[in-house]
Amino acid sequence: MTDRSDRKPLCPVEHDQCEYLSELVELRQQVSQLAELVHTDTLTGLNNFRFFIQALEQELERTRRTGYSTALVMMDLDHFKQVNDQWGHEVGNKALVLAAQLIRAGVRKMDIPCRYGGEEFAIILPSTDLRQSIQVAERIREMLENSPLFIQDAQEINLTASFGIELFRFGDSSDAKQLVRKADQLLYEAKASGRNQVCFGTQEQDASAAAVSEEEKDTLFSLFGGQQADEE
Ligand SMILES: Nc1nc2c(ncn2[C@@H]2O[C@H](COP(=O)(O)OP(=O)(O)OP(=O)(O)O)[C@@H](O)[C@H]2O)c(=O)[nH]1
Repeated sequence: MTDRSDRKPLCPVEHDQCEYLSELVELRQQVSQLAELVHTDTLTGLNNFRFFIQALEQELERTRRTGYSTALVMMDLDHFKQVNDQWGHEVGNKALVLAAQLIRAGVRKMDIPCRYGGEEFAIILPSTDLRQSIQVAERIREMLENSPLFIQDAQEINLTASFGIELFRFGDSSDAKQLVRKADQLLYEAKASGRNQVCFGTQEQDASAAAVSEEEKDTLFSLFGGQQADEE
């Protein structure tokens, strides 16, 4: 038989301290589970509105710091009241879960899909330009259009959604609230134009914005034009 007398105990603290430590670890796990619950929408498993607001503020701050634009996609299921009215609230809930699954499947890991409330979703796309964000919204729109919800007796419900996209760029003076408002306005434009479509706001830096005014040219000439002449 081996002599175990010189072996170190498994836990390098007194027995009661060891118990205390494992309780502490358990408590920490519970706290982090609770924190996750606080930020999760119970029906869809997406991030909830509370998380959305915090995440959007953070991403706008990142844009201000790094210069990489943040895109905000607002998405709203079309004629959702009809789904509830015709098939009942439970089926309506299943439609929301399906929409959430498709959103999750259609975005990158770094993107932040959220349930904004009711049948409206918000997707934050960090470090994303307008072209890329339109691609993402179009992808989700098509996936939803082509993924009917199957219910009892082999019946299916076709779902569609409308989208509004607004971009937050480096140097923008607007804030999170204004960004949401703009994206929401575009979403309602998409609704008004027939639904099942994507409307977007800020164009890629257009020629007029990038152009240098005559006044600016004069200033630049007086600053650098003379210098160039001297150097030549
Ligand atoms: N099943 C279910 N329905 C919800 C939930 N939250 C909101 N709704 C329903 O979503 C419906 C939204 O209806 P409306 O705001 O009239 O919009 P809509 O019918 O989608 O019409 P448009 O947005 O104009 O295309 C209402 O019937 C709400 O009761 C939910 O958590 N579960």
